[in-house]
Amino acid sequence: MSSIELTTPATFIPAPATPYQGDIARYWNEEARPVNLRLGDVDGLYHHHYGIGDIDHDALGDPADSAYEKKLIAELHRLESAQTDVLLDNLGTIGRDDLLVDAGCGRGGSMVMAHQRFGCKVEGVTLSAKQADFGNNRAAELGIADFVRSRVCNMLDMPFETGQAAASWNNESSMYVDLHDLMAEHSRILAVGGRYVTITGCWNPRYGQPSKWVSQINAHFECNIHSRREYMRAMADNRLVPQAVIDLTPATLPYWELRATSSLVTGIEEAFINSYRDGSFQYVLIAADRV
Ligand SMILES: C[S@@+](CC[C@H](N)C(=O)[O-])C[C@H]1O[C@@H](n2cnc3c(N)ncnc32)[C@H](O)[C@@H]1O
Ligand SMILES: CC(C)=CCC/C(C)=C/COP(=O)(O)OP(=O)(O)O
Ligand SMILES: [Mg+2]
Repeated sequence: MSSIELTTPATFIPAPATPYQGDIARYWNEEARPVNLRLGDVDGLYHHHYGIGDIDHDALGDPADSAYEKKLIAELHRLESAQTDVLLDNLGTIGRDDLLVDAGCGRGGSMVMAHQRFGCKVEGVTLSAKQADFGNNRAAELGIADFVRSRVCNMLDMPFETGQAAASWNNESSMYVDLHDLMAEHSRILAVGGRYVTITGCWNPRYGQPSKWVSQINAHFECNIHSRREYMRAMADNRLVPQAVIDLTPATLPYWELRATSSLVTGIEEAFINSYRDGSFQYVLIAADRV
């Protein structure tokens, strides 16, 4: 099997496409929240997304126990990796010779899991040089640098040929870009018959407009959460036909309720919990066929 061709050196850092992207690059270059690093330290998979699934209360044990906090961190991390597993479950059949693309790849945890499951190459793009270096260092430590590579690059202008990718995804990264531009770029890089998957938080058109909690999340992360309707429209306009739309809101609430009790809270927990509960915000997976 051939290794990734280094046509663009991983160290090349392009100028940000817009001042906003410069701000986002800076945000992620400076990010070092314990809620992300301590969870990643559990097994070396570093995520910047949230968790899904039921809490394993037996594994957590007694809150009065001195080992409880460590168990809580491991449990939150297990739920975040379970989220990636569900995303990967929706990629369809992937072979060892296929190329997968992680758009907005963070520190690369999902990319490592994808390679471990499918044995194929996984290319990621992030605006943050620190994240790309982190992901590439982890891949080197794991001996999979020939298969898993992160680059500093705008996901609206990715360094892949037309039709090159068997599947691509955004895991909690689509709220930083215009959705029509994003879906057009995924549609370009995907082979006909390929699969696009996003897991995202979106505001619910049935609520009316973005709630104050959604506005609080936007301000906290400097992002721009889209509505569920916008996702459908942007996909439909770009030859991406939804194959599955899964409302993960009930599955992510236990993660947030558990996280709110931990010492690693960041202050955004209340906004997620309240907006999921009042129906103004939804956590969804959308898998679409490139037709
Ligand atoms: C919340 S993190 C998600 C990281 C990763 N997908 C995960 O699940 O761990 C958002 C990511 O989107 C990336 N991002 C935001 N806008 C981007 C853009 N225009 N091009 C490439 N990456 C972008 C950020 O650099 C960051 O890595
Ligand atoms: C679902 C939505 C709206 C997500 C917004 C994007 C985002 C910042 C995700 C989590 O990143 P993180 O893991 O760095 O955040 P935290 O530090 O809160 O765990
Ligand atoms: Mg996190």
